[in-house]
Amino acid sequence: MDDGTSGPLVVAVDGPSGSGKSSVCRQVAARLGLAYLDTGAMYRAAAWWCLDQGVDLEDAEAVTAQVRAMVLDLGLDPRFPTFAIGGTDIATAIRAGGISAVVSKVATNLEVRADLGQRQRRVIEVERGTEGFSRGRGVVVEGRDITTVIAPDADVRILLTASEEARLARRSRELHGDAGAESIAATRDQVVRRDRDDSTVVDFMTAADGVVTVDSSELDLEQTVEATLGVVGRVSGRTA
Ligand SMILES: Nc1ncnc2c1ncn2[C@@H]1O[C@H](COP(=O)(O)OP(=O)(O)O)[C@@H](O)[C@H]1O
Ligand SMILES: Nc1ccn([C@H]2C[C@H](O)[C@@H](COP(=O)(O)OP(=O)(O)O)O2)c(=O)n1
Repeated sequence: MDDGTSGPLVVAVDGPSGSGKSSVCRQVAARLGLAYLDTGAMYRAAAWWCLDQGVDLEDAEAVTAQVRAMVLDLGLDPRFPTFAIGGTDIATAIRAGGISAVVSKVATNLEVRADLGQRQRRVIEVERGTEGFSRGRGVVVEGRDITTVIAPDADVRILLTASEEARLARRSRELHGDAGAESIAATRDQVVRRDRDDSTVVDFMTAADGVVTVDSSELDLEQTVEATLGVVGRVSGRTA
């Protein structure tokens, strides 16, 4: 356990779609002065890049080769995270519904996971300040397999959960502006089907040993940020 007084902190957060990972982790990173890495955005970038290059997402070998060749630039400021491929800003494009609908095809490709996982570990090493890197700021990393596969040795490991009902309502409001029956039905593929597909390669519904669960079902965004900061403080001693 980190004594919280010095040294770059690594915070790992996993959870299903709509549990609040991105919005909560950005706030937590900003308040603690840490870098922020959204690994889901990396999978989205990989899907976008393959489609942009005309690769058939059903062709696993072609997808793997294309992703290995992807030159992805990440900006880790939690107030203004950036994603670019070959100088093109893709931050907005990777959030499009068309990418959400197909990203699991890329994220369930184990060779792609190995490649992106290596890039994620590299970012964590740099921000942790290990291997001679002196500019370590510490980092909050969020995704599906960060607490278990990518950074099981993180100082703080959190599973951010929420009931399916709460997650569907949030995503529905985000995408359609309301959480009526029709909008919820239209959101189901983005949340329930995608989580089911993604769960075939990683478990992000149950907390592994040593991982602290934060259930945001009954909390608003600010309360969830506070609860998450509370866990970071208790486990690492680091406070905002
Ligand atoms: N605790 C919360 N209460 C209410 N809304 C939330 C909460 N956490 C996140 N949201 C909202 O729900 C939506 C999905 O959150 P997001 O951070 O994208 O989740 P994830 O990254 O886990 O998919 C966003 O519009 C976000 O503002
Ligand atoms: N570490 C990770 C992060 C995301 N993924 C997958 C799971 C999702 O379908 C996609 C996109 O993730 P993202 O976090 O952007 O998903 P949300 O739309 O926020 O629910 O990538 C993964 O398999 N492993």
